[in-house]
Amino acid sequence: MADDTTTVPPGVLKAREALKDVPHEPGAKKQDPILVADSVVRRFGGLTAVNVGHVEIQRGAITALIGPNGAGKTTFFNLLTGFDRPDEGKWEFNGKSLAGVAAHKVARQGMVRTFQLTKALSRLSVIDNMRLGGTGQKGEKFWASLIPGIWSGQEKEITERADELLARFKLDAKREDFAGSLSGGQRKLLEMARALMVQPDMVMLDEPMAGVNPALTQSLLGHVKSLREDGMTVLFVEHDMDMVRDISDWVIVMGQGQVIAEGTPDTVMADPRVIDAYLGAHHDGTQHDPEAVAEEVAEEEGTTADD
Ligand SMILES: Nc1ncnc2c1ncn2[C@@H]1O[C@H](COP(=O)(O)OP(=O)(O)OP(=O)(O)O)[C@@H](O)[C@H]1O
Repeated sequence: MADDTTTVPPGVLKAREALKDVPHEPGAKKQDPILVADSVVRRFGGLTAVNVGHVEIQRGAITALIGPNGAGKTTFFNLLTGFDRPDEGKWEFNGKSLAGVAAHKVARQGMVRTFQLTKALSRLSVIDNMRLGGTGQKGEKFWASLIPGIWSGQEKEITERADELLARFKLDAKREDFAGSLSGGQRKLLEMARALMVQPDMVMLDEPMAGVNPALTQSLLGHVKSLREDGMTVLFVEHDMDMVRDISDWVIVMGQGQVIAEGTPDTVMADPRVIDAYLGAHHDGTQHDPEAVAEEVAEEEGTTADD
């Protein structure tokens, strides 16, 4: 473990310092939150997919949002970034209300998310995907803007930034290739590079490790860590617990639409409420006595709590 402070990068030390006194409990207040959300509810018919009472994201840190399938992570991401609208709730980013603000305007405010390469984007070259990111993330519809003539004086600046980022993410050799021809890992790199086109304060990554070949894993992790070193805040949804442990300063756990636990990776992953949510031992939404749950989990695993 890299606990030798001489080798720990400044961004990591800063994030650790900011989070060291934060209580490990759902909705915990942060020293300097970049994002604060309150009472955010999203229902689909009779199903309440998201019901987040209060959550704060520490500026300059890497925060993982984890939880079992269907916990509401992606829906919460979609709400925060303007890709979906809540039934209730408000949130502030950099002190400004963003509830109900459209996705491209959210990106212009400095909060940007990666979104997976769709069919339409796959048929564009790597460099055009990058340029598209620079126009402020209007999603797929906006690819119409690639029609020649639309690019104005901004084009040169956007292209220069795109080329810089492609070089940084080692995708420059793929500049003219169709994005659809990239490997899973290269696509993830492109998604991240494209998100950086708007020079965001906060980057939201949706399952950055999904479909990534182990050969590219370290490179991808390195890029995520470098965002923190560049002063950005990262919030990511991920099922890969090795990645969560490796790069997160803080972990927020969702279960059945709610934030059920928060803390450093080690404490959160040992939290019986989290184990309970992942094992699906209880789905009635009631509070459980952590010791009783731990005992039950141990029994299910064929061990005893005393082992
Ligand atoms: N557009 C939709 N219409 C109806 N139900 C939806 C819709 N989007 C999500 N849901 C439901 O909302 C709940 C939360 O889904 P969501 O995708 O946000 O979970 P998740 O935590 O991201 O899961 P996963 O880890 O599997 O991606 C699920 O029960 C899902 O079926």
